[in-house]
Amino acid sequence: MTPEPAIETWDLSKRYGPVQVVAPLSLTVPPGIVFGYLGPNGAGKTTTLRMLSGVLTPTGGTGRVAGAPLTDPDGVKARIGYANQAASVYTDLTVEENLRFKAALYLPPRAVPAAVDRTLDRLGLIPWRGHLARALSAGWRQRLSIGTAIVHGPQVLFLDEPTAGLDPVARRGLWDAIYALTGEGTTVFVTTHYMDEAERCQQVALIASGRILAQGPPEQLRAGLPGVRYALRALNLNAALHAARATPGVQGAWIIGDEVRVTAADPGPETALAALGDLRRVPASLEDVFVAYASAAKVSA
Ligand SMILES: Nc1ncnc2c1ncn2[C@@H]1O[C@H](COP(=O)(O)OP(=O)(O)OP(=O)(O)O)[C@@H](O)[C@H]1O
Repeated sequence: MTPEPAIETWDLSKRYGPVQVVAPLSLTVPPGIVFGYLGPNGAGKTTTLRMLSGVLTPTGGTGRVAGAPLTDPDGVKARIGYANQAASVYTDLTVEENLRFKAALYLPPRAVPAAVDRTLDRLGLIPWRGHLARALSAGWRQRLSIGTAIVHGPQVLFLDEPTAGLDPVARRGLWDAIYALTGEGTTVFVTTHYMDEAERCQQVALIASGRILAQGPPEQLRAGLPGVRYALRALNLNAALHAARATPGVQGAWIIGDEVRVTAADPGPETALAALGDLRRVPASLEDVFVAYASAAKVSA
């Protein structure tokens, strides 16, 4: 039997006056995965998240989150957790006090101590339990913020740009914590505009201008992208870039690091490109997928 989706929407949309911020959106998120919602600034990610969390009323369509219909926002709120990029914790309270305070809002008093202990353990916060939130590094403060979002035991956790502003080590640590949560059955819906982070998700939706461009597991989206891609190394990178762009059959070329990346509809230009330097074929990245879909949809990414 297929498990019930953690999140399902049917033509969910949001409009502010004449501006359609989220176009009719139909989405199915299976339970227990990390689902990445990827798009540039202003694409409508936060707006979608707020509708799915029961804090913003949709203009059209409907949906269910963790079994509760969006027409019952209080039911949705009781079953979900929400943490945004501005780590929402009380800096003058300790780690444990922050969790206890949040747990007490949702749980009967006798259930609070066990919920707090469990959350400290799940997020690796035990060594910090007596520290003031203010004394934590940005990465640990963000973990505490996630802790306050899951202390009442929600089935679905929404994270809005959780790693914004974190250094690479803290980002990696936070992703470990996210995987640990899905390993225990929580569904995590995460927004990001970092392509490398989207690669970490089991499924992604690529969005721009309030529309879904593509949806599926990252490797499936990468494998399904038509055309071929090359990396070209040359002594004079700038000259190679211009020569690649002038080669018939080349769709696009740009510099990444010490290579020129080239896309073409087919291997037709391969011989001409190989004459420009050291050429090898490379797999499509999620960024390639995004750019291809965004150009096809003629939206600005
Ligand atoms: N209350 C509002 N009234 C009018 N327009 C709004 C309102 N809230 C958001 N918008 C507009 O809706 C669009 C989408 O905003 P949203 O915050 O959902 O995007 P986002 O993808 O989360 O962007 P970011 O990555 O910058 O947070 C933006 O153009 C924004 O200006």
